[in-house]
Amino acid sequence: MNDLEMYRESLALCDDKIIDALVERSKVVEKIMAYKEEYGMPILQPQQEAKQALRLEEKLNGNKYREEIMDIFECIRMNSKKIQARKLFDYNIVMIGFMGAGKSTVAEYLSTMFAMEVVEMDQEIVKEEGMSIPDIFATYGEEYFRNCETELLKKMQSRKNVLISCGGGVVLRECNVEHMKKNGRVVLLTASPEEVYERVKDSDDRPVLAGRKNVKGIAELMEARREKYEAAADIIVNTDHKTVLQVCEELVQRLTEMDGE
Ligand SMILES: Nc1ncnc2c1ncn2[C@@H]1O[C@H](COP(=O)(O)OP(=O)(O)OP(=O)(O)O)[C@@H](O)[C@H]1O
Ligand SMILES: O=C(O)C1=C[C@@H](O)[C@@H](O)[C@H](O)C1
Ligand SMILES: [Mg+2]
Repeated sequence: MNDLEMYRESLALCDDKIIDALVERSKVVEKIMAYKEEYGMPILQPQQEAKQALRLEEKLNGNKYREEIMDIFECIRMNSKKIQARKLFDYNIVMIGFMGAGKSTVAEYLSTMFAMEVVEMDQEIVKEEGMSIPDIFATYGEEYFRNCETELLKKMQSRKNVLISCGGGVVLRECNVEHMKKNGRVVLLTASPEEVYERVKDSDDRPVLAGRKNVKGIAELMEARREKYEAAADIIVNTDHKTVLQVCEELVQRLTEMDGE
């Protein structure tokens, strides 16, 4: 065997070690999940992720291949999260709730924690139609916008493991709820009118709030929609005075409990 052949042989052995280590690592990820489940521990532990990142930084400090190895570990981390997400949520997580309840914020956070794709219904429709929501309402009317929502939900039935952040009015149509539930668990996020007002008061992106962007107007519309939101929900999570992490932790806990029922 010449030198080149020997090097190639060594490279193949390195690859074998990497594969073995990755398989071992994936098994450990599954063991950690099982442990947390058995002892009722929170699944989301962002401080642990930060600790792992710090350890890696220290370990690779001064390493000639630091950047390349970091890049590979980013990929490993993402894939570990995907293994976790696929095991936990074999369905779409559909977030509903009043404007400002925190659907987008929670979807974004969960997507970071579980490397799950987010579909922002409002944004998706804006992209497809090539105009803003206030413009769609003004040009074609609300009914047209609601049809766009229904079509998008139908499309999402063929997907799973996606976080769907719904527009605030999606549940107004009964058929939309049926579409959501085909392949999804529906999570209702709630917040008090006072809290919603604080969260939305500086934005003009929500045409439905035009002329009633005050606590009273919000409370009235919320009450008018409450029954429909609650009827659609598989679980309800209140977000008042909670951090986004607390909301996400409760949501994950409740969804995983549903599987055990
Ligand atoms: N738990 C929370 N605590 C404090 N502020 C929050 C919380 N959740 C969301 N917010 C803030 O409230 C505002 C509205 O949140 P977000 O856009 O996520 O709501 P939404 O339900 O997606 O609303 P919309 O239906 O209008 O899209 C944002 O500025 C966000 O940072
Ligand atoms: O609550 C509603 O009816 C709406 C909420 C937003 O997310 C947008 O979907 C649109 O402005 C309508
Ligand atoms: Mg949103």
